Amino acid sequence: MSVLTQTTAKALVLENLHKRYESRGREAFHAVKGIDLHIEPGELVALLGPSGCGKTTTLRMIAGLETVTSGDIRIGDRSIPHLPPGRRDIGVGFESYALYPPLDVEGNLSYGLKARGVKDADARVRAIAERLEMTDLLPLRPAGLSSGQKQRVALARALVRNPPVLLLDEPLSHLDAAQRQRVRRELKVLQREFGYTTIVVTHDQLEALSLADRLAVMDGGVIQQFGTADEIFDDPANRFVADFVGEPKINLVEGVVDRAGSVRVGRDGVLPTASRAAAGTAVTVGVRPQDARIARADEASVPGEVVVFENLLEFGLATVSVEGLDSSVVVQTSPEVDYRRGDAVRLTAPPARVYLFDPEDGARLR
Ligand SMILES: Nc1ncnc2c1ncn2[C@@H]1O[C@H](COP(=O)(O)OP(=O)(O)OP(=O)(O)O)[C@@H](O)[C@H]1O
Repeated sequence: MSVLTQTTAKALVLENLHKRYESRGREAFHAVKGIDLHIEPGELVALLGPSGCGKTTTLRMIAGLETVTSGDIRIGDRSIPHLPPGRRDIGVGFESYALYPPLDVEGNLSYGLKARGVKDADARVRAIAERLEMTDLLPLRPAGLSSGQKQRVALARALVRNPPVLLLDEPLSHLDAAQRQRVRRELKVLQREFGYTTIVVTHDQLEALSLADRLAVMDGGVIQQFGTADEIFDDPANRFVADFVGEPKINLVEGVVDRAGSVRVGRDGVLPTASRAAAGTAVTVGVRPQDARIARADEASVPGEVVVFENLLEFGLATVSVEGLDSSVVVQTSPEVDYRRGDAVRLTAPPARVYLFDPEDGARLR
């Protein structure tokens, strides 16, 4: 029987959480502006967003490494902002969390457990090291480790405590591609097996999609959308989310609502849309390359000319210039078709996949 045991899964709840960094002589900086997040017991949530949006600040407040300006954080039914980091029952895998240089990796991993009187500390360290394929690192000193190795040690240290809540900040960023895939899978297996309620901060969308049950997309200190990958991809809450999530990037072009259910794009184009925005409204039109397709002759469509065609084996990407638009648009095509520069095409998309946004504030016009 393994020494690793299932944790008692607990919900992690953030309620109207704010962080203002105060520094003398300067205006306070409002980095986190009222976050509400309800993470189910055993759920893995990826926190996604551009640099500076407040991801790390949020994680540090949960971990107790940063004070909370206002709002509440609860693990199960226990409010934690007043507790010191060591009493929060949280496993933290942050890069900045230093290892003790005089101890070898094994010592670093077992130190905290032994300090708390955990009896089978050594066996637990070995078991985690095996699962993360890092037993060869156990006798080494931190000074001799590569950044990728340090990262695996940080992950092991977070996991070895068997915490009900796990916080990981870019846990795989220094690993090479092959290791990254392996550790990512093992992390997901361990997380499922042991039921840690987990937040992972990542810049890598593929990593977020592969690991997470739900994604929280953040910008400007605010959660812009919280949902499954499909919900966020298929039904983006606003222009920021539509633009931030998805590869290749969504096409965003200017347009004017023609009549209900139809929007004019470029000089001669028309697209169907499920939006009920009123006729005459100036809008930003969003269509994902995956949703755009070549139109039949009788369909509402946007005429254009192929500028570049990239054959990527599983699909093609046609970059198409459209009369009257400042930027070209990208269409993902099926593998069997081939286009050349100068080919005339007509583009369309399903009405539910032609999103309209307010050109000023980016709000979705449904
Ligand atoms: N101690 C601090 N004092 C003042 N401002 C800070 C402090 N720490 C962070 N900030 C600011 O708060 C904002 C959010 O920072 P945070 O590190 O949380 O962002 P992030 O989303 O994690 O970014 P990254 O992905 O680059 O780490 C940034 O504008 C940052 O400059």
